[in-house]
Amino acid sequence: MLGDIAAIRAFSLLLWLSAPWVAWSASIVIYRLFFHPLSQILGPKLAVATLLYQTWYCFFGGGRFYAKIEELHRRYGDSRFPSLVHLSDSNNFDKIHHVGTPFTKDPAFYGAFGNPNSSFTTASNELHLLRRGGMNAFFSRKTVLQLEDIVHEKTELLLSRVQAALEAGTEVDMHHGLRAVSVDVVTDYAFGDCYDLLKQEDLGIKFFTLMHKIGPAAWIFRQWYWLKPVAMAIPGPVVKLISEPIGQVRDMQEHCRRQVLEVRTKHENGLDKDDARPTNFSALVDPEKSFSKELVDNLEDEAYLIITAAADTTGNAMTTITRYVVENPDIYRKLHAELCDAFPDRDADLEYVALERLPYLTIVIKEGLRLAFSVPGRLPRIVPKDGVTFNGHTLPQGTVVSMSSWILQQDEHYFPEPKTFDPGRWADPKEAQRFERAFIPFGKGSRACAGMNLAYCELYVVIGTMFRRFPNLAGNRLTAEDLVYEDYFSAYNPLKARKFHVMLAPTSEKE
Ligand code: HEM
Repeated sequence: MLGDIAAIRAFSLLLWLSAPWVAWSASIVIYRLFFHPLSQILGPKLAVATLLYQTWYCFFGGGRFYAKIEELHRRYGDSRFPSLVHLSDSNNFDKIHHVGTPFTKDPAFYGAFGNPNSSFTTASNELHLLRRGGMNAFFSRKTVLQLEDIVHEKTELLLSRVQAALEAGTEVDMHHGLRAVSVDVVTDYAFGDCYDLLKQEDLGIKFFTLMHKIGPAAWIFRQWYWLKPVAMAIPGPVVKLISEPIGQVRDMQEHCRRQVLEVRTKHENGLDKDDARPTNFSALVDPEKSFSKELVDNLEDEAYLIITAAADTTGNAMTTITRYVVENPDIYRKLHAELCDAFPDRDADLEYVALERLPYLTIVIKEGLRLAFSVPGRLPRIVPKDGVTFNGHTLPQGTVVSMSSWILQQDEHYFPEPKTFDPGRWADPKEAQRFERAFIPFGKGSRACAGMNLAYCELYVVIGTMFRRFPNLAGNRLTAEDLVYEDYFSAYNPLKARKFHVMLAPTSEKE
């Protein structure tokens, strides 16, 4: 009896103590539903009332918020979650994403990544300009062309495994193999210290699995932002016991720190003078090149970002293109024929500049990038001073406004039957120009992808060389569930999904 009374008292006390919090939360919900300056923009009541709606689909729902938004656009048009707005009209993208834009990156979204001082995560456009300047120089088309041999070397490593598999009647895991090309290229290109995933028996599966597993953490840090500094403050050995992926992030950050330090020490002691090939980072630490302090002092963050930004994006695009080509015999035949005409020698190194001139290869790559959705989700920006109006909806200063490649690149106004892989839709130059408004695989404007030139070089060299060399590849059978995306900024197929493999087509002669 006495125990019951104590329990009732404790419960009443808890109610009294939580009453202010409940009242505060209820008033916020009422404000968001009825009095918020964005109440003209509709959305499901729960989505408008709490950010947990977004967190549910992003984290617990397996990274599928990007697809939920598509559903909401069909019902509501522009949609709201509670002070974030997702725009449905593709024509608005260029108004936000252009050179010199006053829209800044959303610090709550980008701050959840683990590298606060990189150009990618910088919110302010002014600071970003100082950081990005040096990066532009090292990912320029000119530098990419100078370092193209790295791309050829890694392409050969993968394609020699394909050749061996065709001869042995086995298969190659291209999902991981093409991602390994991308990581090996960028680590060699940037630091001269290649991760050599292509030389591993399993093509780096462990590396990519951990990269995938770290993805969901960012969605948690966006909802409960105070958790990130707590997680980052836990000592390295302890964090590894709690979470292997967060442990891997720490290891990678530490590795990047060591790499940058090594490059600096080598440069200060004049030991990089005789290097056969200068790397990006050896140039960035050169004081004579006078890159901004804001960039040079934070190269560790930049290094980490470059590896993560390059890994699954380019790898996913190359995998998607390869899969669509082998699944479509007419497209495969036409592509192979164009490549044979242009390059009679099957085993030659196919130069990027020559590949770029091939019209059919070019539209295959365009259409593949459209359907790859390597960064499928929203790219949130903050509305600048004085607010802005989109299609009659006025968004006040400070509103977070987003759009995504998942929505734009399936906009039927530009791409009828959007789920069909149809390179021919790009054949008419006038139409192709019109499509550019809704074609945003690399973003646009001052915050567009810094690695775009390198990514295009990889896409042309890998896809061109592979389909010149092999007229007889087939893919394994994958289901829609294997191919669905989880959005952890880059797109990931579910961990349990079967991954894309290639093998000799059943009716072919051995190469
Ligand atoms: C097909 C391959 C790729 C795709 C689709 C892609 C896509 C993107 C997109 C959409 C953004 C803009 C993100 C935003 O607005 O928040 C971006 C930014 C960035 N990407 Fe890529 N990317 C690819 C390959 C690469 C590669 C190979 C590298 C590095 C070598 C790279 C480095 C970066 C960097 C540094 C940024 C930040 C730019 C900034 O904010 O100044 N990306 N990428």
